[in-house]
Amino acid sequence: MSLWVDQYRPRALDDLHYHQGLSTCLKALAASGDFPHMLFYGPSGAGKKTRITCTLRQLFGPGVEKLKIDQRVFLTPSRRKVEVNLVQSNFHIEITPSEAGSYDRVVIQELLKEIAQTQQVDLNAKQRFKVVIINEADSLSRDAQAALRRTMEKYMSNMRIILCANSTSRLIAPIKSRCLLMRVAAPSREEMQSVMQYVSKRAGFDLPPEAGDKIIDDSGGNLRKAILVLEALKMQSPDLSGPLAIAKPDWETYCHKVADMIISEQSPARVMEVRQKLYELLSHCIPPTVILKTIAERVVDRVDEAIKTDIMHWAAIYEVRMRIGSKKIYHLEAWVVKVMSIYKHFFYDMDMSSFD
Ligand SMILES: Nc1ncnc2c1ncn2[C@@H]1O[C@H](COP(=O)(O)OP(=O)(O)OP(=O)(O)O)[C@@H](O)[C@H]1O
Repeated sequence: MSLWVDQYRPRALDDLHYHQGLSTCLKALAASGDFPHMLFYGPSGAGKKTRITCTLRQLFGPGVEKLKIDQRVFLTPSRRKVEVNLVQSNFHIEITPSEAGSYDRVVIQELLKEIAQTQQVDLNAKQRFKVVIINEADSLSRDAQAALRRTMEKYMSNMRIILCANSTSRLIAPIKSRCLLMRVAAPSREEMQSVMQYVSKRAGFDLPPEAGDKIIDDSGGNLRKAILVLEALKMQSPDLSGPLAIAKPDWETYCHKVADMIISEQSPARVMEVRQKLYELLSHCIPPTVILKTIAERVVDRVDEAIKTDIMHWAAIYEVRMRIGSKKIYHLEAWVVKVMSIYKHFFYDMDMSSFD
C-alpha cells in the first residue's frame, strides 16, 4: 500500500495536470536529440520531482521506473568514510550530495567521473547518455559546485545533469549558465483543487469543494502536503463534512512553543531553556534553517510592527552564518539572544518615552 501522493502521482508528461507549457517544452527537448543539462527550481511540493521523473520516462521509456537503491562509501582525502544513498535505473542515477555534509565535493567528483567514463551498456537504450539527478543542489558547497562545473564541461558526451533546487540564488553563475532553467512555480488554488478532486475520484469518493478549500488554505502552495493531509483527514472522518481539524506537525507546534517562550521572558535562564528545546528539535533532524524560519515567523506574528523588520533582518543574517559555519546551535542561539534584546529594548524605550 502506498500513499496517495505516490500512488496517484502522474507518470507521463501528458498526464500532468498543470503547467502545460512546461510539459510541452520538456517533450520537445526529449525528442530533439539534443537534451541539455537542466536545473529545475521552485518551492517545495510544487512538482519538480514529478516533472523530472516524467521527463526521464519520455527519454528512456518505462525502464527508468525499475529502480534499485544502493549505499556507496566514499573515501575522503583524510581517509574518512562517508556513506551516500544512490537510487538508480539502467539509465539514470539519483544522488543527494548534502547527505555527505561538508564532504559533498568528494561525492560529486568521484561519482560523476565514474559515470562519465562508463559507456551506456544497454544497446537498446534510446539515448546515448546517462542522466544524473542531483537533489538539493542549492545546498552544495562552493567546492562541490566548482567540481560539478568542471565535470559539466568535460563529460557532456555521455552524461547529462539534472539539478533540483528550491532556488537558484546559492548556485554559482557558471553552473546556471550551463543549464536550461526550468521554473516550477507553486500551483494556483484552482490547480490544487482540481488535482485533489482527481485524486479523490481515483480513490473512490467525492471531495466537497469546501473541504478542499480548507486543505489548500493550510498547505501554503505545497501540493504534496495537501494530498497527504487529504488522505489523513479522509481516514479520520470518512465523509469529510463539518469542521475539519488539520493537525500541525509536532515539530511546528514545538517551534511555536519556543517562539512563545522568547516573547514571554527575556533572561539568561530562559536562554538556557530555549537551548534545550533547540537541541531537541535538532536531534529530531529538523533542518536548522527550517527551525529558524518557523520560530522567526511566529515571533514576528506576535510582536509590535516597529520591531518586525529588525527581527527578520537578523534571522536572515544568522541564516547565512549558519550555512557557512558548522555548529548550527551557536547561530540559532545567538539569534534568540538578539531577538530577546531587541524585544526588551523596545519596551524599555517605550517606558522611557512615557517620562518625556
Ligand atoms: N502536474 C501534477 N498533477 C497532479 N499531481 C501532481 C502534479 N505535480 C505534482 N503532483 C503531486 O504533487 C506531489 C508533490 O510533487 P513533487 O514531489 O514533484 O514536488 P517537488 O517540487 O519535487 O517537492 P520537493 O522540493 O519538496 O521535493 C506529488 O507527489 C504528486 O502527487
